[in-house]
Amino acid sequence: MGIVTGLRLPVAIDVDTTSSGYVTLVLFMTLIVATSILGKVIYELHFSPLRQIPGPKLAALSDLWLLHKLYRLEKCGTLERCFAQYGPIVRIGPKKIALNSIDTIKPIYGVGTRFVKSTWYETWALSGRQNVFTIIDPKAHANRRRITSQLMSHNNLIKYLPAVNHHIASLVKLIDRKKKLGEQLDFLVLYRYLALDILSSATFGKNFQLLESGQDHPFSNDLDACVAVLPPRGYVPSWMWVVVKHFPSKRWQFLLGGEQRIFDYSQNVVMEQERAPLTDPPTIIRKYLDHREEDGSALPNDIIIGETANLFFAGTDTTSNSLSFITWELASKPHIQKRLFEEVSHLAKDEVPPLEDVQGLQYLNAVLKEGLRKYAAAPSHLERVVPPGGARIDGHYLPAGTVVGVQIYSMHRNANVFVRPEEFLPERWLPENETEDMRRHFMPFGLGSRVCMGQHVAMMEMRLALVALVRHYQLVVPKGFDYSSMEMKDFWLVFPKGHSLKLDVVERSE
Ligand code: HEM
Repeated sequence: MGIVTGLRLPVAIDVDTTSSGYVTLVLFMTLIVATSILGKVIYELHFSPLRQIPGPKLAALSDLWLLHKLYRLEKCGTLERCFAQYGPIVRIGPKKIALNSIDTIKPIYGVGTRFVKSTWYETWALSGRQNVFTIIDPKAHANRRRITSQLMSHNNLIKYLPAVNHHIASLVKLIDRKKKLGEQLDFLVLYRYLALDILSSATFGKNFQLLESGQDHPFSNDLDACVAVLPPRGYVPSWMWVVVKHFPSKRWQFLLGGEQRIFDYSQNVVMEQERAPLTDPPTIIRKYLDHREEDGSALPNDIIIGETANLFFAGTDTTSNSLSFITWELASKPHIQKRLFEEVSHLAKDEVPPLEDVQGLQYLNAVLKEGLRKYAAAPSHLERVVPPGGARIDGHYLPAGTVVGVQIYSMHRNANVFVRPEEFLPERWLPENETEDMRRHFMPFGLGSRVCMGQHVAMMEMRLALVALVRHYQLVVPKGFDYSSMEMKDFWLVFPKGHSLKLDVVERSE
């Protein structure tokens, strides 16, 4: 067997390129890979500081376990089953822990906590421009949050109420039009139009007119593209993403391009707004443009673009999917719909009622809360990182850098707090039934210093839309409806398995 000097490596090593030489090389490489895998298995299961924490063995070995559940659109349900099997603290990755214990909320999410968001959030930053949702550093976040919170305050929001009312009236007109034409009503689509028309008018000063035209806008397709790409990008190991992102499929490459198209569109609007006359109320972009930091400097345009795009990411499907699931519950449970109608029947039918008149409606609020409990739009384990020095959580020591998260989905399904948690029972939220424990476990908008900034917008939109809908129509589940299509799936946000909600409506007579 001759030794052939083949490939010349920087260090002078003679490589045997005969077939038996290749076999030896392959065996050698296999041995190295097998030894590393074995080493990893032994380390994660027997030596890792997290080895005592129960959970699926595969999860302890690789983040691919969690990724697989995400791709099967059943991460929340899987973690819920893990809690039932292993208890309130479960290891869901080599360095990841999911929690289902109310006592862990305050130390992890409470105001002033040292647990910061995980780097997963950064992947939501539009083309790398970090925004109030994605910024990790607490000081930088507090500064950015201050700017956006002025825009999202109740006093500022009511200035946009006439526009919201206009869009809700357009929703009713579109339903009437479609009904006359005998077209199917897909409430998932209709509510998405509503959310986008409201956001586009308030943010860009450009009504996308989806409800007027009954048609999609390229921006909404690009939002879909981002929602398909960004959450997994945060879970896939970076080396794998480099490969995945070059996958040669036209559809995939189109989805990847959504981020840049949203950036370009928003950039044009920012440039237009710089020159446009001031409106009353000013657009949200204009408010960002006019903002001055303490040192007198303006926000760079790309930061403004990132912030406004984030409002669309955070405020579109969250609100429209929540409304869809609630509408589904009303349609499929006529006794709940009837009780809600009785509460709102005194309100004028042909005009959207003043906000004050709907805010205090007890049954409406109970329906909304129950919808947000059962179908919390972002019900995931909200990832935070254990600070330097480590932390003791639920009796376990967790080293610095461990990623921990309380799963909202499971908090909302605690059977000791919410009796028959899988049932939609608005009555549980009526003042005579609601308990302090329920309030503590109810967290559809997140918690603490990172709590949702759009909750007042979302509540305003959902209240007014539901009142208008129930006031005008009786919602009916069509014959032959596939009930399984409404099974809840999750991919960071929740949505119905069938990706649609096609209902009939019967116009109310007076
Ligand atoms: C039913 C509707 C909504 C639900 C259930 C919801 C839920 C949430 C949740 C759970 C978080 C916290 C995420 C975390 O801590 O990891 C969050 C954050 C946020 N949401 Fe919402 N959201 C809704 C609507 C909206 C709307 C309409 C907007 C704006 C137009 C909005 C803007 C934001 C922003 C800016 C943050 C980041 C806050 C921060 O990190 O400081 N959301 N939302």
